[in-house]
Amino acid sequence: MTQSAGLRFRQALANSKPLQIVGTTNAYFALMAEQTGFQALYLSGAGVANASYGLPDLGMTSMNDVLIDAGRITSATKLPLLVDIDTGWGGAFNIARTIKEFEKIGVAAVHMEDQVSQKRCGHRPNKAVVSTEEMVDRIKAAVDARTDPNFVIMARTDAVAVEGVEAGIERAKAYIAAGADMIFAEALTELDQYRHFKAQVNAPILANMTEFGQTQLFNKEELAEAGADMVLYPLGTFRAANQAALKVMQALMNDGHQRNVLDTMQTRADLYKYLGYHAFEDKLDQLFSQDK
Ligand SMILES: C[C@](O)(C(=O)O)[C@H](CC(=O)O)C(=O)O
Ligand SMILES: [Mg+2]
Repeated sequence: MTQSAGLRFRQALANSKPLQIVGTTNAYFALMAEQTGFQALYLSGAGVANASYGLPDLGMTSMNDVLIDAGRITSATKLPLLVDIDTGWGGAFNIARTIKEFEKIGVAAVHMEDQVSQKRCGHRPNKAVVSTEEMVDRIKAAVDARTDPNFVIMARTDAVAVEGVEAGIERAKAYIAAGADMIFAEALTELDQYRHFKAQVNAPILANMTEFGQTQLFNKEELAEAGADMVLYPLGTFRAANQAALKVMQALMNDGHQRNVLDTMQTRADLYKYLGYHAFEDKLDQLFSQDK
């Protein structure tokens, strides 16, 4: 029997200190990540909102919007995928449906946060969190809904920015006691804060190295030393691709040609390499030649 996606995520975590999880806003990025050596992938909620819908990360996308993008990635690669499910999209029954749907399409792990349903990006001001009890109920609903015990339910706490690090740690403990497998400690500002989480919360801890946010961009050794088990790079590849795309657009507009920006583009040969294009082409030739 093949291993479930959740089990593959847990194995990747066991094999790496820390596990580097790279954001892939589309299936092609997933192929590049796999061939670059990553062992786990991420689908960012902000990425789905921004890239697929041209919307800000303010809780405007629905479960189905995220499912579509997640399914494209799980179809393209066997690497375990962690998906951002925001607040789970509703009450207990909605959360149960969310878990079932994501597990069904081969997602390995999800993270669900303790913000109010009118959520914001974790690195923006004026976030609000629900009570610990309400988040515990969300987690219980999620854990109860999974069919594969290895499917990973990660609880994200946004409370550190709102209530302070000690409150965040107390919440994390309650979330683990309620059945969450791992903790996403959002928007910490100092390396020592990861150390405090790790010392007091008996579960794997994820550090979010999103660019231009509240958290300094520590390297993986510093984070591992401070007790982070997973390091997330949610949007770095998306931001880089956006910048390159904008440069090409501006060159086309200003110069009337793209000759000056060819070096910012992936070549046709490289594009095909990551797609395995030639193997598909050979297969086609083979199929046709058999008929002759
Ligand atoms: C991780 C995150 O939830 C995401 O959707 O990618 C965002 C990232 C970001 O906006 O930089 C978050 O940290 O809230
Ligand atoms: Mg998000």
